[in-house]
Amino acid sequence: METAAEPHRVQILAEVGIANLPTQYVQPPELRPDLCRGGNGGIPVVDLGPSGGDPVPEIACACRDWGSFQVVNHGVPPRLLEEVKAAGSFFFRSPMEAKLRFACDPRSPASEGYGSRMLSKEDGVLDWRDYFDHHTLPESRRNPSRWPDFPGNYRDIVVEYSNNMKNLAQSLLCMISQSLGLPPSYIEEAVGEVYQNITISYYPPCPQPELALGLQSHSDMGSITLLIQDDVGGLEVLKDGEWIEVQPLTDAIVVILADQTEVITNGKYKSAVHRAVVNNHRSRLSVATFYDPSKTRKIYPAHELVTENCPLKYQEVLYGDYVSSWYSKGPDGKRNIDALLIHQ
Ligand SMILES: O=C(O)CCC(=O)C(=O)O
Ligand SMILES: [Fe+2]
Repeated sequence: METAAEPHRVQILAEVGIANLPTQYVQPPELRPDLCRGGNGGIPVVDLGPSGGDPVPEIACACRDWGSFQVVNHGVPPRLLEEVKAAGSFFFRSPMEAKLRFACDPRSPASEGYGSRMLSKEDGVLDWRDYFDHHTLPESRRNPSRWPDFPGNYRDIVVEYSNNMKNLAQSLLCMISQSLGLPPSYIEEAVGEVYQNITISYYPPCPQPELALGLQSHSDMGSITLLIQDDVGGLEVLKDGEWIEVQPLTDAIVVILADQTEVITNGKYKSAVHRAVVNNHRSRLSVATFYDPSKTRKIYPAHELVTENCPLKYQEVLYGDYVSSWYSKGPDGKRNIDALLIHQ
């Protein structure tokens, strides 16, 4: 019998070749994915390179209408994107005893290491996912000896990737601030010292993918998330009540606005509700880099964006309180940010 202290690794269930999905992974009918839906449109793609024109107006539309977009020609070496995905695949394909040396503490939420369930509560449907969470910034939290050492360059790759993702997130936050008529450093300063985590998610083939989710519907808690995925596909973003697949695009990075950016922009920009679906024939890997405030930071809407036509929409929140409530309630397909809404 599974307990929170000793979760099953989804990968083991997949590898023993079970024919039926265990009941803890079966989603209620209204939350099950529609795997027959064809690709339709997809989130905007913004070219950040010199020949792409001014990206700021495109970023403004994407943030307002989707809360998510992909960037290409972003300056992060494609070699590094491949290396981080290859290091993650190498880890997950390694023997279980080797992986378990880096197991996270399943009793404490958001603990670093190899895990399989994100929430500490016992009830609730489980995600068809294993993951490895790295604490990467500020440097005082970064302890590479807690990360895998196989392949041999794993730790160096994660450090290089962390630094590149920090720079890209900051330049995106500058453009997002500018797109609202705010000073370029506005959102970065509102967030304060960056807390960065990098989560590599591994979604093994699932015996009944039509009944399960790799990761249930949620919006990210912090400020901005940068995600890369392999060519399997499975990330979906909710737009106007419809789930839209984020098509895997070679060398692109997916940008997902998170809840604190919605608060800071007084709701002008929305955090994107997203989820991951799974399939029955190929494992999938993604790498999400979260750019979050410190737990002691107070987050509130920019005064410049509160006007007579656009009254104050969200209460001030201490980021640590927001995180605690997220972990106690869970994503539940419902947006935790709604608890901060000021009812007019
Ligand atoms: O694997 C994915 O595509 C989604 C990952 C994600 O949303 C997360 O880790 O918060
Ligand atoms: Fe997410």
